[in-house]
Amino acid sequence: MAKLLQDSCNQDAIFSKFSHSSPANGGNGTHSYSNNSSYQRLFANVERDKIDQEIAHNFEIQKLSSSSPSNTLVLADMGCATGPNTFGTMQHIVNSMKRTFQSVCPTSPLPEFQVFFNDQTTNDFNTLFQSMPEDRDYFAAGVAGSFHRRLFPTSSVQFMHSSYAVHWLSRIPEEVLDEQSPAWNKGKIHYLGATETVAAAYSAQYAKDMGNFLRARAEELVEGGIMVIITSGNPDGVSAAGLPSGLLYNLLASTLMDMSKEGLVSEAEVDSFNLPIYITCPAEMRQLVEENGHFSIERMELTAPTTWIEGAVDTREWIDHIRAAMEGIFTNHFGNDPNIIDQIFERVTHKLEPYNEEVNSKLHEKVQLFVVLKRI
Ligand SMILES: C[S@@+](CC[C@H](N)C(=O)[O-])C[C@H]1O[C@@H](n2cnc3c(N)ncnc32)[C@H](O)[C@@H]1O
Repeated sequence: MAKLLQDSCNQDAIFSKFSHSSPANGGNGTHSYSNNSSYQRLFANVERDKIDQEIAHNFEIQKLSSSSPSNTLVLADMGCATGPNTFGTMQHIVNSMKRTFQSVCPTSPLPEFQVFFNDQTTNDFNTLFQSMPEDRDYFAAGVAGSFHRRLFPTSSVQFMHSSYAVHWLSRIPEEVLDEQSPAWNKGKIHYLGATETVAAAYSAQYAKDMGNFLRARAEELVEGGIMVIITSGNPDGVSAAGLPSGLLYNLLASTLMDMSKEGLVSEAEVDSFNLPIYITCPAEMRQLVEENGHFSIERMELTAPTTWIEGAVDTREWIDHIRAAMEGIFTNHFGNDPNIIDQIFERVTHKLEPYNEEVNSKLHEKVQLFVVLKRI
């Protein structure tokens, strides 16, 4: 036990030194995640029927609930932010489990449900708890800490969910920030559109992070437990540079360079700024899961998350969503002078406007990876 606690403290020290620790914007204000996250909600909702199918046909609900002494099923949402998306998703999963349970064992009492909401310690958990639906039919608790490490006791969770969270890297790869390294990413803020060396450094960091994530979840999930991951994805062997996110990151880089020429931010600050975001592909995810060895891959597919969009995406609304999810990365690096931060997002909105048609022509690309893993 002492060793476990010591390891956990060492991990805390390591994570606090390097973690990007920039949660989605808290509160309920203009730039809050709670008011600017309908895209992520609608993206994830595209997968709801598939989640229902997995619960109905793949989740051994009777066995899993009866093996718990209190007839309780434990669920967790990893990287939940402040809501409301997490509430809709977790209630949907609970409802789906109840339906399945009633059809499998109609005469048995329903299990109780406990839902853990996880995010980084700096997440606005006050807003999360204050906005929690009163009519929920599960017990709720928050779990603060990085999902790249252990967060739950051994074999204590039956169902894990994570949407639009595991694409966040725990840190920017060291070599990308090192002026002496061939992977130094001067003039860019991401691997998309950068050199292959930079892309390789990001990919290696993602492998470390997903390795840690899968190792921790493998210990926490019971045998037969299911984990659903929804994340940004890209077809095997195709670069995401030509997709709207690639365009956005390039225009953000050119915005920052404009601002450094005008003396609003320093060139050194721009050179050392990179986005800790990684877009995986099915082959890479498969390899990482196989290396872990504790999960069977029940489903892994790319889907088009924007089938619900009728007409065109509005550039300002898109950037408002990006800002609500990413602003912390910018304030951590450039400081929280609202003038500078407002200018970054205002300028990039203007830079993107001429590309509106191009962005909209790519809306129905398959850029969402849906993964269902089962603990074996
Ligand atoms: C874009 S939000 C997605 C929130 C929600 N899942 C949804 O679909 O609307 C990404 C969330 O992942 C969280 N996150 C990123 N890295 C994390 C980590 N290492 N541990 C826990 N949460 C993390 C962020 O703090 C942020 O709140």
